[in-house]
Amino acid sequence: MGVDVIVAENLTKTYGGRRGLAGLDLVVRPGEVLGFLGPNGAGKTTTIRLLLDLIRPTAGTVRVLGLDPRADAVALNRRIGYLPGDLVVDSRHTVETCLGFLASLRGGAGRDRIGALAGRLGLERSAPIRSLSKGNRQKVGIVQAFMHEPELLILDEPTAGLDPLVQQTFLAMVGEAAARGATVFMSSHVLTEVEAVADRVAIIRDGRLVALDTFAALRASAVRRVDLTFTEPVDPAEFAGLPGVTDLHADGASLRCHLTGSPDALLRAATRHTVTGIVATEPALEDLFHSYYTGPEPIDAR
Ligand SMILES: Nc1ncnc2c1ncn2[C@@H]1O[C@H](COP(=O)(O)OP(=O)(O)OP(=O)(O)O)[C@@H](O)[C@H]1O
Repeated sequence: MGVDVIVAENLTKTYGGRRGLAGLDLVVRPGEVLGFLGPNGAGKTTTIRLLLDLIRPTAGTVRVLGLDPRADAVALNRRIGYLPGDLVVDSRHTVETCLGFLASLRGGAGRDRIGALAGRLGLERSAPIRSLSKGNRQKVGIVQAFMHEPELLILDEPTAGLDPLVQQTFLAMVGEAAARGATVFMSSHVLTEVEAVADRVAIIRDGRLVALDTFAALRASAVRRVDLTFTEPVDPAEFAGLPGVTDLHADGASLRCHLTGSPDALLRAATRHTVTGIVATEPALEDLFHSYYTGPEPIDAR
């Protein structure tokens, strides 16, 4: 394992008196695809801008590829592919001229891949930028982020405005980048697309990290509903106080409860009887994330 690709410690940004980001601690490992989720105004774009030294932190530190984004901006520019939420380019030029210029800012790196990437995304290279739809402008941003095969891709809402077919192409490109060893940090509002490509997901809310884990672990830590049926009536007292078990209801030979974490203790208790049926209802992914978006405030009020 090489050096951690992004290390943010107590990263904080206030805009005047307004909170942008409130003490973010986050480590992104080499070669992982990290999905960065959160509701509007959570601080996703603020985080991304801090990683790139487009804005300066009020407090805390961040290192990217082992370097300081402020002191090492030029070196990092060649090693990072950045897709901003709002790509600003000279709209009088054609797609070709614009991408060629962006390549020249990186010493020409990636110029030879422009044609192939544009073709793959269905982007007309001779079109003037000003004539492009929102989705086609987004493709220009994607091409310039990927063309020099950077070690780190930082993508702010990359699929905004793309039609479903192009979204699939884009997700395949993320997969290929990860396969060649690149690290991908990508913000999104779309759970399913993040789930399709991300190794882990970070969820931020009100400028703070509220969860950071794999989808599987987040699901495992969620509350499931379990319905058990037996050949004969059971005494709910036998199940009360088992690890992770709450909201117990017994009705004759049926037992219903909520379960958090491992089902092991519950299953061991159940198999003291003859079990005739078990149904465990997983929370829908949307519900799971909704609980992170709207649940109680994080305890650590810095
Ligand atoms: N330049 C700015 N001046 C003042 N406040 C700002 C500025 N940029 C962001 N903010 C505030 O900081 C907070 C975080 O904004 P940010 O754009 O980082 O959120 P986000 O998670 O990217 O949201 P979205 O999903 O809507 O893009 C918001 O309350 C926003 O109003």
